Amino acid sequence: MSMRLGCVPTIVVSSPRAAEIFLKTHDTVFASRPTVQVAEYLPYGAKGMVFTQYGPYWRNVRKFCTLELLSATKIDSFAAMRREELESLVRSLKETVVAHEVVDVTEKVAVVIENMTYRMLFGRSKDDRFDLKANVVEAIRLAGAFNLADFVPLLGALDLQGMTRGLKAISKALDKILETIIDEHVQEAKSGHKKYANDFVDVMLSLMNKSTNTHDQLSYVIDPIKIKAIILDMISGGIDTSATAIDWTLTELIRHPKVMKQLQEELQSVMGVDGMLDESNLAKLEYLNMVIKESFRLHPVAPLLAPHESMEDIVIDGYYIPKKSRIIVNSWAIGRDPNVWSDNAEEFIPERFIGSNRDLRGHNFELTPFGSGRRGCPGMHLGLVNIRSVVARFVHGFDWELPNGIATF
Ligand code: HEM
Repeated sequence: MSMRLGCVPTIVVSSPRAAEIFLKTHDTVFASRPTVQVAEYLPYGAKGMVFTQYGPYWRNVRKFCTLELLSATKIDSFAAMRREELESLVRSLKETVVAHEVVDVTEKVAVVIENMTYRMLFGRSKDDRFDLKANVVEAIRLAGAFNLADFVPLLGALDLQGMTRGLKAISKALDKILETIIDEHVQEAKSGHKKYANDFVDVMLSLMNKSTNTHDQLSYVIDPIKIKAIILDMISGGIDTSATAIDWTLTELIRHPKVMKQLQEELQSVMGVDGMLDESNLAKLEYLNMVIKESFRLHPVAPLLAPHESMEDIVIDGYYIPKKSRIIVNSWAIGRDPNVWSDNAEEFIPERFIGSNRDLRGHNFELTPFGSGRRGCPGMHLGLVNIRSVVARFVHGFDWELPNGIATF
């Protein structure tokens, strides 16, 4: 479907075939991001990845993150930390169960993912001195909100929706927090009394002012602004996405007790009685992986992915698409299309993946919760490890049911 949002030609992609054309066949043409007016006022603007236009700068930052920070080896090296956080949460939940207390599971999941993310980034859990996430969430809210000025640029200077003002204030607050965190890492390293080591800030500081083999050109060496921009990308891209996906998966499981039971059986056979999770077992949990795919199919946490922008004029299937068109991939609609998933597309049936090679890693355009191609999510491995671990541990450790006899499927 094509339409015009203000001055911007916009294509909405709603079928796997079209998604493949835009995200694979012509990925090089559509791999940029639109310049949104607020990006100018976002902390560090387009110095990270998410909002940065396609080009050598973005390519180098992305390559740096993929190789130095988000590689499977690096992520897997934090397995013991994740297990410690998860076990501590399970213990505290067990206490609330014994005491018959009400507990907000959504909040607990959000906190455990937040702590795991901060420990990986900064070497310590949530710091009570400042609320980093609340500021990031507000920045994302402002950046993601519909901004008239993006479609009618003449209105930009008027800041009719107050977005510029809001973002300037948030940027200042975030910069102060990140400066403190980085300074503390520098001071600890200098003093030789480093309490924490090997977190992402350490890795980036150790590579600062050096050209690494992941950089094509010396001009792209890491510097303090890039460190802060990358940290923000990871907090904004990594925390709420994983926590929301866990919430949806647990919700569907609670609504489908037969699926929950079958998953518990698989978990007991692989994880044993104590249920302590060894992440190297995650790949063996085939039914869990089907459950997570099915949950992503119905509830993609980024239902329209992130907007792409075309970098040159192109004709596709006889349609002319001008340079600087906006591309929105409707992953939500594709995931529920009966032509793709049959008449039971609206139902939660993990078994639909038995014997199918449909995966969610961006090779099958029926299921692209992490996007695909050059702009596909660089944090997918981490996101999947987080989701699988928490769901596996929660379903193994507890029997879940809806309250007050609410009907299930
Ligand atoms: C459930 C977990 C996650 C989901 C569903 C998810 C989904 C996505 C999606 C749909 C995109 C946009 C793809 C596109 O434009 O085509 C994206 C981009 C991105 N994600 Fe994730 N993500 C998750 C976890 C993470 C994590 C854990 C991190 C980092 C720690 C992360 C960092 C990023 C970054 C930096 C981008 C921008 C990439 C670029 O523009 O080059 N994400 N993610």
